[in-house]
Amino acid sequence: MEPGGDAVAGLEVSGLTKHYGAHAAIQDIGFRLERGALLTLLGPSGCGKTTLLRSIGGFVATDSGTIRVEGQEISALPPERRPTATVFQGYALFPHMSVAANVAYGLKIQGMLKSEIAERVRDALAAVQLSAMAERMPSQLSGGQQQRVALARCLVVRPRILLLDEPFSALDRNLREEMQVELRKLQQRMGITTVVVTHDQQEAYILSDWVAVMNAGRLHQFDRPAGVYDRPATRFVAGFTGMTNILAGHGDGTHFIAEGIGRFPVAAPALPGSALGLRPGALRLVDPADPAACAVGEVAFVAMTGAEALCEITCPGGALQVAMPRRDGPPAPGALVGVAMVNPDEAVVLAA
Ligand SMILES: Nc1ncnc2c1ncn2[C@@H]1O[C@H](COP(=O)(O)OP(=O)(O)OP(=O)(O)O)[C@@H](O)[C@H]1O
Repeated sequence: MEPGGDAVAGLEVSGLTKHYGAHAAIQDIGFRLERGALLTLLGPSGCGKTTLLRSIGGFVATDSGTIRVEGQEISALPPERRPTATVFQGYALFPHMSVAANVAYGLKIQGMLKSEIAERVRDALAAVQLSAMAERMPSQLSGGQQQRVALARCLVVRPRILLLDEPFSALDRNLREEMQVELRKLQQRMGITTVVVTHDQQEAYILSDWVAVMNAGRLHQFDRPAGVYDRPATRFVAGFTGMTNILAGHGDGTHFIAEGIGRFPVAAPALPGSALGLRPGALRLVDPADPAACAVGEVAFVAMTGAEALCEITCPGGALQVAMPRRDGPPAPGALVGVAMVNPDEAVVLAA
């Protein structure tokens, strides 16, 4: 369901602002997330992701704004009275307690009955597929298993909102990919509204129903993963998601004119100060005399990036990056080449 379509949102944030001294860590953040959806907060280091997550969990006192969980305002509640559970970065387990005792800990301090604790711990360990390891100590577990214990510790309190701060940053790449898929399946099975902090766009795409891209304390785009990638809303989002060609210029209705670079067949309004965003894969090399050539330049260098070659083409007014399959035979540095568009629909006109 689209946000706004659900009568009561799983999580609704409005006008959330937090300053540290004169510095705004987050500024006027607002979004609405349907129940059971997974949102990632994506952005570079220092953009405010952790501050936003901690504000939702109640660990940061915000200056202004409201947070609602399933219609209930929780902004004034302390963390332990919020219907949220947080897996912090690092997720330190108690080393001297068994897996089961680690998971039970939060319920014990709430004073819950022993029999109920045992049942909940069983359920939580089953959910993360660690039932067989209940009596092990944390040191006897792999990194991925420890991460799952940290998750079980949160699930056991049956939160309405699960908050995860860079949950896989301590894991190596293969294990991280495995855990991303596992978390996604678990979260969908349990239907818990979830917010995950990451600086890794690949991780955001794999995990998310929705992505919130942030920079310098501001929310730049709240969208589906494909929306963020295909239609970046700002120059920042375009650059952050790998749109390395951001060409300054203006439209004339049928073309975008990038000064000193070329004319691209993109229907762009005649607005001054706009920019054209093009991924390297949206461009291809052609003969300089080819009528499809939008720009002509000299090959500055060619880098191998796996199955593809990335070519940098120097034009009088700037450079263009073009990706091509290596099997197509990349050009030699110094060659004069034309640059054409693969598909004009893949170009994005970005406002000033
Ligand atoms: N307790 C604090 N006191 C002062 N400034 C802070 C504090 N916590 C965060 N900040 C500042 O607020 C801004 C946002 O920080 P935050 O930790 O939310 O960013 P982040 O996007 O999570 O970064 P990272 O990915 O590096 O964890 C940063 O400029 C940071 O230096």
